[in-house]
Amino acid sequence: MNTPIVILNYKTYLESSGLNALNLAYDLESAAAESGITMVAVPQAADIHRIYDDTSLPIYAQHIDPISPGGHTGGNLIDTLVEAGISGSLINHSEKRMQLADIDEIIQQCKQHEIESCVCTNNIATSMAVASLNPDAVAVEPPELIGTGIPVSQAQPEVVEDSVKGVKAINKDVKVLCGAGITNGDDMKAAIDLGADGVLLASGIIKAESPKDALLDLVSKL
Ligand SMILES: O=C(CO)COP(=O)(O)O
Repeated sequence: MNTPIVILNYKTYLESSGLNALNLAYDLESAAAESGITMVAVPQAADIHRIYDDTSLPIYAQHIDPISPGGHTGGNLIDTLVEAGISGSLINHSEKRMQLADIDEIIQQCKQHEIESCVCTNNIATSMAVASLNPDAVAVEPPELIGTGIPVSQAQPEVVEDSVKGVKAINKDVKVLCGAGITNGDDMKAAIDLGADGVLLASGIIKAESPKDALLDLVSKL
């Protein structure tokens, strides 16, 4: 098995926005260096460039719009995000749902730009459906557990285990991550023990008194 991966979705918390986004990136960078675990920052679009300039972290966008260059005021164009420094993107997060055809379009755009695609799903069936679109990764996150601190890997282990089985049966090269409520080392260990390739998380780290200590705890039981 490959080394597990940690993807930190900054969402729009004030603790992970603007200058705080950069400070959180420094925490991610030092926790990654100390632990040897790959950690990915997923800031808001406006904060991508500052993190790219000041760290060597892999950076994902939170969302890419299914648009081409031209007249799309307010859009998140992939070309601009790549130039700002992303090496991948979340797609179809529960808080930013997309239509199936648009998910497919963005996966294709990511392939054309040679960046990674991580499609978020809400259950086993959607994880399997998305696997057939050949993204780099699927991240299953039951929406009812997001932001609750109740870890999917302990509260709904079957969702993680069966998503892994279902996705790998369709395409063994697609990584399977899980998220929602993941906070500490026990939660992450449970996810990896269930076959997940890593975790996608937010509030447990962003709202921690010391995000760096929380990150080190997260990977302490691997
Ligand atoms: O939505 C999530 C990550 O994308 C999960 O959020 P929490 O870690 O805050 O539950």
